[in-house]
Amino acid sequence: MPQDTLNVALIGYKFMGKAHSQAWLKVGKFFDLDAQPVMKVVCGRDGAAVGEFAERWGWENSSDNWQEAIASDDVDLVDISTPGASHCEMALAAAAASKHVFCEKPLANSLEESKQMLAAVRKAGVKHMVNFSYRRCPAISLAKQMIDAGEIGEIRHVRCTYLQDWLVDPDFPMNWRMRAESAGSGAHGDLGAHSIDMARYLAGEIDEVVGTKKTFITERPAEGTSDGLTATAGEGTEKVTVDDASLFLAKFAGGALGSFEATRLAPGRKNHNRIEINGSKGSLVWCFESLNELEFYSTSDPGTQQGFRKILATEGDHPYAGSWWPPGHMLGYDHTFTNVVYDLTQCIASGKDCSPDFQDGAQCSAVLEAVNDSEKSGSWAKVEQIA
Ligand SMILES: NC(=O)C1=CN([C@@H]2O[C@H](COP(=O)(O)OP(=O)(O)OC[C@H]3O[C@@H](n4cnc5c(N)ncnc54)[C@H](OP(=O)(O)O)[C@@H]3O)[C@@H](O)[C@H]2O)C=CC1
Ligand SMILES: O=C1CO[C@H](CO)[C@@H](O)[C@@H]1O
Repeated sequence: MPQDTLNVALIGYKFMGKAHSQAWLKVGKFFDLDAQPVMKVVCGRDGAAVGEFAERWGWENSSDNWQEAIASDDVDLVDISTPGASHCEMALAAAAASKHVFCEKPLANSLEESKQMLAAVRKAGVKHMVNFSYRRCPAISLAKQMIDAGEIGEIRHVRCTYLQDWLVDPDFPMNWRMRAESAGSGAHGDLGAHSIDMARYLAGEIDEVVGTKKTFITERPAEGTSDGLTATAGEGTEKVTVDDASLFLAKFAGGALGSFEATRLAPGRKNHNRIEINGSKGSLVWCFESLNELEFYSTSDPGTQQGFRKILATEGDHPYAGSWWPPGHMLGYDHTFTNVVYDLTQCIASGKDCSPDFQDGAQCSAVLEAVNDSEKSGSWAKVEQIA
């Protein structure tokens, strides 16, 4: 139903909790909205910590009981910003209470759970969106427009690398991201999920994969306290139960070949989320470490002038950029989240479907799982296509 306010319940208040809170706070100031978000309630397990967070960030209420909080008549949208193991239970409860659902990536820790989530939101008839936030970097949205307009022709190669180095120190202590029961997988699902989504967005569906994963550091200091990505060491050690790195090749339904590498053990690479796409008429390259820049090579340029040109996606007619600062003024990490909740709010207010939705989330899970199947069988694995 079209409505002029959107009451939000956020679950999780650390890394993504902050990223989403700043987005909900700012979106109505920079964008013209058909419904105004109201920051109703933020939830977590630690009541005192979530209470302080609510006060600092302007949430009306806080709760250490997300089940009770999201069931309230006051809530229209449940925003899930917790580790992957909790996404399915939370999304199913939200859908059962007829709330729209916005969920962090990866949609779930398994394909089976992702499918259950998709079925639940479809049955409830609520809007659903998964936060593949990099789609909303203006340069990536621009790349999509250029590919759809035929600027690089038929796509032949998709080269994705998502490299970080925050786990290179063997003394970095455990947190939930290194446990299979909370994270599902390591770099594979955490970073690989973003690359798979960007590749699907820009180059279409993946049909078959072959790949492997590796854990280089198999034991780490136990977790003391942790806050987002950082942690202090506690007593003793704990076994790491996820991969440090994942590597796979892909065949796309449209005929392209792809390669995907994800690791948290690449010294010097901080958030090196890079994609290069080569087509019959040109190439596009983007890396998050220079997120405003899109490199474009066109075979249509005069021969003497051919070369990669750098497009700064900061002009008024570039996607999202015109709602922010005057031309040429850079956007950062936080803006992408605000761009996401802008689209989410407008879809809910107008009754349109959101994108990427839980079908996209489940399709990404299918690719991640096919890589696991391939690793077990030692051969190419077909990717299940999710209707
Ligand atoms: N789109 C993107 O670019 C990014 C996405 N992510 C994704 O966001 C999600 C969250 O990651 P991140 O914010 O980094 O994680 P953090 O560890 O920073 O925060 C997790 C939050 O969830 C809460 N929480 C954990 N378990 C539960 C539970 N069972 N019930 C209620 N609250 C719970 C924690 O609070 P408490 O301990 O009090 O319960 C904490 O506030 C993950 O799915 C991750 O993959 C992460 C980073 C970037
Ligand atoms: O985009 C991202 C940046 O890095 C984080 C830590 O590895 C990821 O969880 C996340 O999805």
